Amino acid sequence: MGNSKEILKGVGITKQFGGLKALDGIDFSTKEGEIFGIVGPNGAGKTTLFNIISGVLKPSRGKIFFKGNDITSFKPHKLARLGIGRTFQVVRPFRSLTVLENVAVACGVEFYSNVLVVFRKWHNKNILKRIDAILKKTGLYEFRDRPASQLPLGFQRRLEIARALALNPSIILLDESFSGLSFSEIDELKGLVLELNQEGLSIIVIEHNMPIVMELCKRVMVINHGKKIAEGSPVDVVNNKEVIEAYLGRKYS
Ligand SMILES: Nc1ncnc2c1ncn2[C@@H]1O[C@H](COP(=O)(O)OP(=O)(O)OP(=O)(O)O)[C@@H](O)[C@H]1O
Repeated sequence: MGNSKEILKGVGITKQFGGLKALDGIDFSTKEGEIFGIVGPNGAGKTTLFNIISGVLKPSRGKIFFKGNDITSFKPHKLARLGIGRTFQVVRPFRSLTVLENVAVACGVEFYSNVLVVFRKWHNKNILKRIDAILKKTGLYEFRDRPASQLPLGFQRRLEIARALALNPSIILLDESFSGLSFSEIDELKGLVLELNQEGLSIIVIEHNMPIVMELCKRVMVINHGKKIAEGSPVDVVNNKEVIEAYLGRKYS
């Protein structure tokens, strides 16, 4: 983790939705092997930034670089294959498929051209081996034959991460993975995130819960109304006057 090579960089990222500037000239850089935090109040533009990084949205201006290459406006499936995985704020597994089938679909995208082919061929040994490893890693192995819809929220969040891990990413984007979880679910998920990071995975987290950010991240960027207002260690940003005013409120002042 002493490695300071840049893995993902955004330059001047701007996103206009009609008259609303959801992002306004955001610069950021994530180092290989770090857990980088993005915080900010509701509507600050955090998810919009994830959507731009993962190709769901095109920026109105600005560029995204992954491992030094310009990937701006690449399609989501291409970015997933390149090594950028993500989760969504609202969990969205295939609800009637089992846990194992959900991960199989995500794994299969690398091997086969489309989802229909995946369904016919996912019994391929290589895929099954990889799925087993991912399910064990994420603590989902014993639930592998359950429909995804029957999992408690904490495990649905794990399933989102399992799906993001399917294509062997070098970075994953976690969009509020901890929200709505119980204390014990939070602790377990933190353990998983730290373990994945210790194995070399770079991670960007969007997170509202500052104690979690402080435990996971060494560096944090704060955005408000689409603009970066602070960047630094979690301790530095929670003591930053502009951040206190914009986001954290009296609790941290
Ligand atoms: N597709 C869209 N069309 C129009 N406006 C949008 C769209 N997506 C997001 N916005 C607006 O852009 C702004 C930023 O939204 P975004 O979801 O990125 O914020 P956020 O920081 O992730 O908020 P939260 O913490 O509530 O999830 C908000 O004002 C939102 O209403």
